[in-house]
Amino acid sequence: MMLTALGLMSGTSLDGVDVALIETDGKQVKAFGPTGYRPYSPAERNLLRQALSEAVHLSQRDARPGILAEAERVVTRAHAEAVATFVAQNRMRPEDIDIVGFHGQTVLHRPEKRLTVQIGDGPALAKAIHIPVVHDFRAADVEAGGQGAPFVPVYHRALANSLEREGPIVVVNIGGVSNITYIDGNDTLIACDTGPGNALLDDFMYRTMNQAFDAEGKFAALGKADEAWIARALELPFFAAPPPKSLDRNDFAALKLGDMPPADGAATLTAFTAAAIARVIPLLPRRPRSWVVCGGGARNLTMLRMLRERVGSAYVEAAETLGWASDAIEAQAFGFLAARGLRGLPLSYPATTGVPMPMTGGVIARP
Ligand SMILES: Nc1ncnc2c1ncn2[C@@H]1O[C@H](COP(=O)(O)OP(=O)(O)OP(=O)(O)O)[C@@H](O)[C@H]1O
Ligand SMILES: CC(=O)N[C@H]1[C@@H]2OC[C@@H](O2)[C@@H](O)[C@@H]1O[C@H](C)C(=O)O
Repeated sequence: MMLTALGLMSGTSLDGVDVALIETDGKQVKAFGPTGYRPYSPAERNLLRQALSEAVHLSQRDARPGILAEAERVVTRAHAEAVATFVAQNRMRPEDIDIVGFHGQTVLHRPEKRLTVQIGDGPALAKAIHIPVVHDFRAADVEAGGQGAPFVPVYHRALANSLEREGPIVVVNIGGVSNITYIDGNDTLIACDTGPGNALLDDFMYRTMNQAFDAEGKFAALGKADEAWIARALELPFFAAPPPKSLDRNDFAALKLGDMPPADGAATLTAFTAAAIARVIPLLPRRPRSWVVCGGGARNLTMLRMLRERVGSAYVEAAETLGWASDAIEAQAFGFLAARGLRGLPLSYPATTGVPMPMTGGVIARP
């Protein structure tokens, strides 16, 4: 049976809530519906940044000390507003939507301690929007010893199934952190985080240029990357470790650039993201022939150029050019995962998160 599933994603870039509707049975996507976006205000974004700093002290996933309780209320309210606006704009009623997939906002990710924390109150959201909500997608996986991320690979596979491209295909998401899904025919699905996405670059642009991000990569295009710095950074043990593996948004925040002009700094961090993505190639069973790039980083033309330079003769294209709604993919994925969770289908696998066996997940909250 097909479900009308609404996915809600608030990613590590802390920019806002992405909303996307799909028709799915949890295996295939029958139709793509409209999408929406509810940005965080500067004050909300600041609060989330503080919540991330405070969350480093957490040792329990449901504890909300200090500012985290307020941050959770803000996240829940922003999602409720995002759904209300989406429903009104598309002239829908809550009963037209069968299920909502609510990722929440990750504030801490420490899989080695079996701890991953997403704030956002599922039961409160279900009551506010009058629609059943599946939430807490990552909990069961980390509890079972998995990485708890990435979770979009099953959705990337569903999208790639109808793609006529030479395999192996890699779908790369360049969000705050970058992650890849490696697809080789029907049987091979491998995934991992690869390293930084835009988070280091965004933080740098904010500090040095008072800008939220490097639009289209124009600033980095003016600079020269410090290849020696990148080579040293890539010596961190994370990059040589085989998949599956995952990261916290701030895992590389301690890396400091040397003294260099700001444009060179932006070029270096952009090239570092591209080089870290390409560093996964020798860790995969076969060399990928086709790369599909999604997430906000796909709009960064310097990032795309630098990735092309590092993947040899493979074909690199932005997801948007394939007709995929690049910015909505993660939201669509959490609608898809909600449908899978309802059906008891696996959300994660040994080769995507390192969980001992294929694992379903998500917790349902009814209005
Ligand atoms: N026009 C643009 N030019 C360059 N970069 C852009 C552009 N638009 C967005 N970005 C980058 O993409 C980022 C947002 O990406 P995205 O929405 O995919 O992240 P996210 O979903 O929050 O993160 P994650 O996938 O890690 O959870 C912005 O912070 C910015 O760095
Ligand atoms: C713990 C967490 O929220 N991780 C995010 C983050 O952002 C990108 C990358 O790191 C990915 O592993 C994951 O998000 C996507 C949606 C995922 O689970 O596939």
